[in-house]
Amino acid sequence: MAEFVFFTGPMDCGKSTLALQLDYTHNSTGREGRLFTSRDRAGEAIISSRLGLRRPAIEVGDQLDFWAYVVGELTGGKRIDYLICDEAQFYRPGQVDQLARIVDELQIDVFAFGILTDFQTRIFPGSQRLVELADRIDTLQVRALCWCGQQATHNARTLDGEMVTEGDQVVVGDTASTDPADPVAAYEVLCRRHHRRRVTRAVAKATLSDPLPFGDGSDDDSQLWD
Ligand SMILES: Nc1ncnc2c1ncn2[C@@H]1O[C@H](COP(=O)(O)OP(=O)(O)O)[C@@H](O)[C@H]1O
Ligand SMILES: Cc1cn([C@H]2C[C@H](O)[C@@H](COP(=O)(O)O)O2)c(=O)[nH]c1=O
Repeated sequence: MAEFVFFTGPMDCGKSTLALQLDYTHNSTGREGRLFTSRDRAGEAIISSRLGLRRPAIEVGDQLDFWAYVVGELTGGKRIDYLICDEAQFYRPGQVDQLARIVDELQIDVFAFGILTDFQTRIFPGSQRLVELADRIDTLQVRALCWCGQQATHNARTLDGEMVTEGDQVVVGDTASTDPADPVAAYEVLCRRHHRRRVTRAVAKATLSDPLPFGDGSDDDSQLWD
C-alpha cells in the first residue's frame, strides 16, 4: 500500500538531509523516484542540505501539475515508485491534493518535507493541506535547539539579530546567515516562550548579564517581557 508521509519540524532540523537520504535508500534498492523542491536557498531546481548534500530536482512553481506530470511519465513508459517533495510548505493546497491522488490511484509513495508554520506562527497553506491529507506526520528526531537549550519549535525571521514581526509570508532565507550583505533573509529557531517574548540569541546576549545557554533559565529572562 503506497503511503503519503509528511516529515516536518522547524528550520534546520534535517528535513532536506532526510529527503536526500530517503531517496538514496529507496533508489539503492532499485526503486525509481523523482525529486521536487520549491525555492531552495541554493537556487532553482535543487535540493540542498546544510550537511553539504545536493541533488538536482524539479522546481515546483504554481503551475506545476503533479498528476499530469506523473501520468505523462508513466504513459511515456517511465517507471516511478516514489516522489520526494522538499520545501512542501510552499506548494499550493491543490498541488497537495494532486499528491494524495497519486498515492491513492497510482500506488506511488509520496514523501513530503517542510516546515509547518511561518515567522508569525501561522501555518503555511501547503502544510495545512499536508496535515489534512497525509497518512502519517513524522516530526523529525534531530531536535533543533533554542539559544536557551529548550527544544526549538518556532521559526523567527530576524533583522540585525532582532525578531521581525511584519512582512510577506514567503521570504527565502537561512538560519546560518549572519552576513548583512547576504541577499537571503535571516532566520533563527526558538522555543515558543522566547518566540512569544521575541528574545533572540542576540537580544538575550545584549540584555542578559549571564544568559545560561543550557540551564533551566525559567526566570532568567523575566525582564524581557514586553
Ligand atoms: N557541519 C555540520 N556537521 C554535522 N551536522 C551538521 C552540520 N551542519 C548542519 N548539520 C546538521 O544538519 C541539520 C540541518 O539539516 P538540513 O537538512 O539543512 O535542515 P532543514 O532542511 O530541516 O532545514 C542541522 O540540524 C544539523 O543537525
Ligand atoms: C519561517 C519562514 C521560513 N521561510 C523560508 C525560509 C527558508 O527558505 C524555508 C525553510 O527552509 P528549511 O529547509 O526548512 O530551512 O522557508 C519563509 O519563506 N517564511 C517564513 O515565515
